[in-house]
Amino acid sequence: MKNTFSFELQKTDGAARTGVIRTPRGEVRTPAFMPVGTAATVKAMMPESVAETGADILLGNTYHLMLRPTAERIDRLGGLHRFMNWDRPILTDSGGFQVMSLSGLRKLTEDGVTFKSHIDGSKHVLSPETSMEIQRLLGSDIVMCFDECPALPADKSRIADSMRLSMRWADRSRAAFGDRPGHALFGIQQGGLEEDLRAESAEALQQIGFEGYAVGGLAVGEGQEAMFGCLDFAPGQLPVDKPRYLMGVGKPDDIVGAVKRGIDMMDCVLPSRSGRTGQVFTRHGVVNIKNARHADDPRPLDDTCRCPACRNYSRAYLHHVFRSQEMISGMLLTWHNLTYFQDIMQGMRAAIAAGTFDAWEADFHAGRAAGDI
Ligand SMILES: CNc1nc2cc(C(=O)NN)ccc2[nH]1
Repeated sequence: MKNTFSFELQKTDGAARTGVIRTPRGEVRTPAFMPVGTAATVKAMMPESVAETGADILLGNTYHLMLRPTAERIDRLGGLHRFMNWDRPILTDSGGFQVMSLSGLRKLTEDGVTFKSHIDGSKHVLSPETSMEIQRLLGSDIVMCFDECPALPADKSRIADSMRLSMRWADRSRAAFGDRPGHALFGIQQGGLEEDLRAESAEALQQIGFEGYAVGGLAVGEGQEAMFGCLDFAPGQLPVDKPRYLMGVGKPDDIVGAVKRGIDMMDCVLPSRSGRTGQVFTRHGVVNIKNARHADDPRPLDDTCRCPACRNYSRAYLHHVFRSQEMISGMLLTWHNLTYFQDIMQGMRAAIAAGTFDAWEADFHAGRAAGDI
């Protein structure tokens, strides 16, 4: 096993790209979707089941794990991969986004963020230096810079100030990360929806130099049209030969539109969280399994889907166990949604490799009835 991290761009079709990220813990086929494993578990899923959906990599949340069970305890127990029994690559976020949305009594300064745990009120500090140390203790393969993600809407000067703070933090993250063969540090582009600020951020990050680059600060309420407008220029401002990771996205059509515009990696809680709330994604659109009209329906969710929910159960059964709040409901619907998301990624990888992305995209949109089906 070579102790190196590399990205090979294999084919492009318009702005869409397909390739492979090679890490000591295995390869990540791109475009890639990362299931979210917040508290060292993809909720309602065994790791073996997550692997069976086709996921090559998953995401861990620094904010949650530093509070409980703590990064030091996970390190003592052999690191996050051993702890959660996932031996493929893991990307951890820096905690910067979640500390601003989940913690209490926060104080943000040039140094970083002091905050109180939402679990027990204990005091903590997140900074470029502490975030790098926490992610090192977790043992993640891809580490994210510690940055600030401003809530939109915000005026341009606020967005500019926030982006420039994040660039100073990117520099400190790089310095604190140190020399770690086989591991990667990704920079995060900020700058809101402003093309000039995004360009300044991309330039600053490239001056520092990273193994991959994220487009941050989106999917924060701007809406799909504004997000796509930003993605029409932001990925192209980043190095062509490094992975481009769009954070926190998204619905199936968001994912397709992002890949179309040059994004290689994404993560989102949607497929797993929705699975627990009865929202099921299919190639014909969204099914709300709670709806009474499924109570006697003997058909599978999708008779072309390879997942256990579609192979072995009827909509009537899935309706019943959801209504009865049985644990198998969250398991089966999460398993289905993650499988569907991975099948979208596989479809796009194959289409880009064959130069038929536009036709694949047209077919993807044609199949989706409006609303419930
Ligand atoms: C669900 N939307 C969403 N937007 C995100 C942005 C960031 C970011 O800019 N981090 N530096 C992280 C996670 C996100 N999740």
